[in-house]
Amino acid sequence: MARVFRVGLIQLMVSTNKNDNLHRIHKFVREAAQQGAKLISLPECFNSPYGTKFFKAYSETVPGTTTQVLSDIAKENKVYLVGGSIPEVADGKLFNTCTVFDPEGSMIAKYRKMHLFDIDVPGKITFRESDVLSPGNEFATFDTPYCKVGLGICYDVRFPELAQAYCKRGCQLVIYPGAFNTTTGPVHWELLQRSRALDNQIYVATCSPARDKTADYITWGHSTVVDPWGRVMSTCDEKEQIVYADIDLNYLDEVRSQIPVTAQKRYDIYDGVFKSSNN
Ligand SMILES: O=C(O)CCC(=O)C(=O)O
Repeated sequence: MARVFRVGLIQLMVSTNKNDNLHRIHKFVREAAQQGAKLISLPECFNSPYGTKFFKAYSETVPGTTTQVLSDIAKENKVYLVGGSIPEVADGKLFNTCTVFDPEGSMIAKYRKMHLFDIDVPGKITFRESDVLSPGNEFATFDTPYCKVGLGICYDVRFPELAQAYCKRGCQLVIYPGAFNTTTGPVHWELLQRSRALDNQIYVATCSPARDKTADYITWGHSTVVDPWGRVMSTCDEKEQIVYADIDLNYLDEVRSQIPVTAQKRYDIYDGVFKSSNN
């Protein structure tokens, strides 16, 4: 089993034109594959603008048109493709959904955002995904020949328990397609990724849309990969580009043997508190 492999994060400039977005990811995935990336991620909401007023109009079923394109692109380029997220319609509800395809083009995972982005920072940003979206209720992981991968979407990175659950299930990498903003992004985006990576001694990768200053929601950008020591391996600014990093599972093992917190956890003590609804 290969112990070192390259990931590529496509920080796409998402437009209001779905076909154009789908066309452009094709070009970027091909470029990333040519640069040796074996696992490639797209951003949250890569085929629609990010905003509650857009989700219904851009929503699709899974499987559907967009997932067929993802499958074809994964197969053509022989890569694992994490399809960022799209607004999914199912049973009369809308979800923020990530699908993953293997190098044969088969869908091997589907994750619906579990923690919806509802915040109110007076004078800065108020956002309520729950006005239109329903939350998912299931973890999603997938296996590759390199490592096991867990999935979260954007706001999910604020919840340590999700990454911890993936770590406990054997994931060595957690990928969060995400679209932070210029209010929370500057202080929280990198700090949260480094925290999740360090807490669990895993690799963490985030993939954002590029910043469109004319959009209703201005994204932070800065797609990033953090290593199990909590160090930023690779990052970027807000412009459209691809971020690469070489994930090394030997290094992950080294960090875990040097500071064995993952083996030292006292679930025998914490579990009672987390199971109880009281503090
Ligand atoms: O948590 C944040 O500050 C941003 C989250 C977000 O943009 C999202 O969940 O889409």
